Amino acid sequence: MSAQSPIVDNATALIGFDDLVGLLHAVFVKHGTSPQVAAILAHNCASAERDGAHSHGIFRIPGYLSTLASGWVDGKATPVVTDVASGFVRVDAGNGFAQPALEAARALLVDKARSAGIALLAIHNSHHFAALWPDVEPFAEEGLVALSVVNSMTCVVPHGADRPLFGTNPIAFAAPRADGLPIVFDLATSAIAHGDVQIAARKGERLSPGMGVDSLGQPTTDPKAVLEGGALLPFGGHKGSALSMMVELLAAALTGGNFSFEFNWADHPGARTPWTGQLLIVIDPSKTAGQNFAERSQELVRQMHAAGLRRLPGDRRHRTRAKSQAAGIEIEAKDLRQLQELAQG
Ligand SMILES: NC(=O)C1=CN([C@@H]2O[C@H](COP(=O)(O)OP(=O)(O)OC[C@H]3O[C@@H](n4cnc5c(N)ncnc54)[C@H](OP(=O)(O)O)[C@@H]3O)[C@@H](O)[C@H]2O)C=CC1
Ligand SMILES: O=C(O)C1=NCCCC1
Repeated sequence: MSAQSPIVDNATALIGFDDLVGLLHAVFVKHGTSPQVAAILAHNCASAERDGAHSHGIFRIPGYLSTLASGWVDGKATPVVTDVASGFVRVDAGNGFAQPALEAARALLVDKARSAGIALLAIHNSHHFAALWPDVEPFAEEGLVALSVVNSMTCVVPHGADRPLFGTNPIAFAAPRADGLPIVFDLATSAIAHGDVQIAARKGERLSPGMGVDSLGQPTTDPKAVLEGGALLPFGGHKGSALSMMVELLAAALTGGNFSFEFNWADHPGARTPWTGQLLIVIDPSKTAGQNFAERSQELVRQMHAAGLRRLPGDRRHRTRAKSQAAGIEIEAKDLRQLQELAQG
C-alpha cells in the first residue's frame, strides 16, 4: 500500500502498516511525546493492530492521550540505563513509557545475554499500556529466549481474598524455532484482560462466567458491573493467583517499581496508565544444553501437532499479521477519521 492512501468504504478502512505508524507518530507528537518516544509507541501500537491484538491497538489511543494531557506520564522522558553487573541491567524510565526504556537498554542486554548466557533487565518508574509480546518476540527473532512480566493496576481479587489487589499482570514468553516463526505466548494472569472487558462493555457483550465480580463481590457476566466498582478474577483460581503474585514480586519488588496497589490516579483526572515496573530475562540458548535449541523447540512443535494440536499460541496473531501485510490493516473508518483528526491537533 502506498503512503497515505488508505482504502475507505463507509464502515471500514484498509491502511498499510507504515501509513498507520506514520499516522500514530503524528498523533503522539501532537499530544506531547518526543519524536523518539512517538516512534516507539506508534510502532508498538500499529503492530498490535496489524496482528489483531485489538485490546492494545488503536483502541488504546484515547487512553494514551488523556494520560499525557493529565501530566501523569512524561511523554518526553529520557530513560537512564545502568550497567549493574555482568548479567544485570537496570533502567529508570523517568516516569515515561516502558518501551523506550527497553529500547534504550536493548543492545546492552543482548550483549550481556550473549556473553554471560543470561541477562536480566529491571525497568522501574515506568508506564506499560501495551501488549507484552512486542517486548519479547524480537529477541526470539535473534535466536534468544525471552521472558517478561509487568504488573498493572489493582483490579483483580487474589484467589480467596475479599477485595481487588493485584493487576491483570501479564506474562510473555518467546523462543526461536528452526522451521517457523518464534513460539510466543502472552497472557494476562486475570481471566480476561481489562482492555477486553472495556471492549465487551462498548459492544454490549457479556463476559464468560467466572471472569468477574460486581461491586458486592457477587459473580457477574456484565462487563459494566466489573468496570463500575467490580473486579476481575485470576485465571485458573489459586494457580493464576500465584502467578499474578509472582508478577507483582518480579515486576515491582525486584525492579524497584510500584506494586499495582501502590499508586492511584485520583489526583490526575484522565490518567489511565499503570505506573509500575517490568522485568525481562533474556537467555542465549547456545550457551546452555549444547544441543541446537531451535531444533529442539521445532521437535516439540512437531510432536504437539502430531498429538492433534491445531493452534499454537501466536498462530492466530501471525495469521492476522500475514493477512494485514497482504491486504492492509482493517480498521473502522470512524477510527481512521478520529486518528486523522487527532493528528491535526
Ligand atoms: N500492559 C499491561 O499491563 C497488560 C497487558 N495485557 C495484554 O493483553 C493482551 C491480551 O491478554 P489475554 O486476554 O490474556 O490474551 P488471550 O487470552 O487472548 O491469549 C493469551 C495467549 O494464548 C494464546 N491463545 C489464545 N487462545 C488460544 C487457543 N485456543 N489455543 C492456543 N493458544 C491460544 C494467544 O495466542 P494468539 O495471540 O495467537 O491468539 C496468546 O498467546 C496481551 O497482549 C497482554 O500482554 C494484559 C494485561 C495487562
Ligand atoms: O488490558 C489490561 O489489562 C491492561 N492493559 C494495559 C495496562 C493496564 C492493564
